[in-house]
Amino acid sequence: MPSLPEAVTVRAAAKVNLELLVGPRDASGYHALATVFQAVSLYDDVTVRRARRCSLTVAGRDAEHVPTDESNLAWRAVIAVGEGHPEAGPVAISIAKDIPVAGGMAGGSADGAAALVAADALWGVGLSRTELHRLAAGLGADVPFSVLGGTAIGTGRGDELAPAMARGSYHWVFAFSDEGLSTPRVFAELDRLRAERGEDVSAPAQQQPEPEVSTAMMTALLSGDAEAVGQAMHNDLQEAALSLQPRLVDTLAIGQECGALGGIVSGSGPTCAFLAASHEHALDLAVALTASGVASDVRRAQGPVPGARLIHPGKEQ
Ligand SMILES: C[C@](O)(CO)[C@H](O)COP(=O)(O)OP(=O)(O)OC[C@H]1O[C@@H](n2ccc(N)nc2=O)[C@H](O)[C@@H]1O
Ligand SMILES: Nc1ncnc2c1ncn2[C@@H]1O[C@H](COP(=O)(O)OP(=O)(O)OP(=O)(O)O)[C@@H](O)[C@H]1O
Repeated sequence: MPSLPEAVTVRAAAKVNLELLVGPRDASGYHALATVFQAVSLYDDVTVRRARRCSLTVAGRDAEHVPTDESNLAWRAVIAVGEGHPEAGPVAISIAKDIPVAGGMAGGSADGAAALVAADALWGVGLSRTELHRLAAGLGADVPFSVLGGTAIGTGRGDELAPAMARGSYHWVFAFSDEGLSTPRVFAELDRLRAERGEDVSAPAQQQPEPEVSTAMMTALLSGDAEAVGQAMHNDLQEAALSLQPRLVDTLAIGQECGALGGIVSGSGPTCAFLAASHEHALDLAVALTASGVASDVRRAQGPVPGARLIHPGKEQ
């Protein structure tokens, strides 16, 4: 039997929701979703190393805002994989972050997904896909997609996944905000806005139709038509994110003025995601967004990219 490694590094990508439809809230406080996820080329790297005692360190973008205790999703992931496996011992976890924290791009979920895959490889647990999915869904609604990557449809809490029939590669520009948004707070704000309009936000699910991804988005992805994808982009959480951070309206307006094929708040925000027509168009959009001063940082990325994957399986000396 080949010997197991001393350390493993796994890379996991950020996501954008091309379409995000939010249905009613159930008794557990979660909302029924229909979403199209796409993994994009902004990455966190998680290294899990055998150690005498457990520890966690974080470096990179927004590192100071990331918890370094057992509440970190990477720590929780390692514990989840180790349960019931005597070969699991203490590990030192180090996270190199490039995905913004509380940015609506599943940064914490990426770290959780990466740590699941890393711990599995470190200890040679040999998790099945079903088992990996179960552990991922137990960590958070976005974690299963962070494991899978690519372009996928999410239903249920967003954790029931089916790969989407999608062609083409997409050029993205992301405008970050210096102030994060808490995901539960954004869902709660959407409920508040809906209740204010007289909509029933927590009716029993069977009395309200489940949200469904639009035919327009599925057809656009199938044909790889970026312009049609841009037109079909939609996020039900956007009004709530704009209500909590009104200055995002300016960010979205700049993208629109610069001819973005589509511009929406990414997930629960506050990051704004713009779809560009080409590499050159993405450069122009990024320059315009940077010059306008509306964003704390602007980054370009490509999608789709793979989910959590081993980048350093080698044995350490
Ligand atoms: C907004 C999205 O990023 C879109 O992909 C996700 O729905 C959020 O996924 P996540 O951050 O992994 O979510 P979790 O950590 O599981 O849940 C955080 C909180 O978000 C809210 N939440 C999340 C998912 C969902 N389907 N309904 C919800 O209402 C709940 O208040 C929950 O307590
Ligand atoms: N590894 C982690 N990286 C970042 N935040 C983490 C991590 N583990 C736990 N957290 C906590 O989770 C909160 C949300 O962080 P995260 O970056 O995942 O938000 P998000 O990208 O908006 O999430 P999503 O898009 O999945 O809704 C943070 O404020 C932090 O307290």
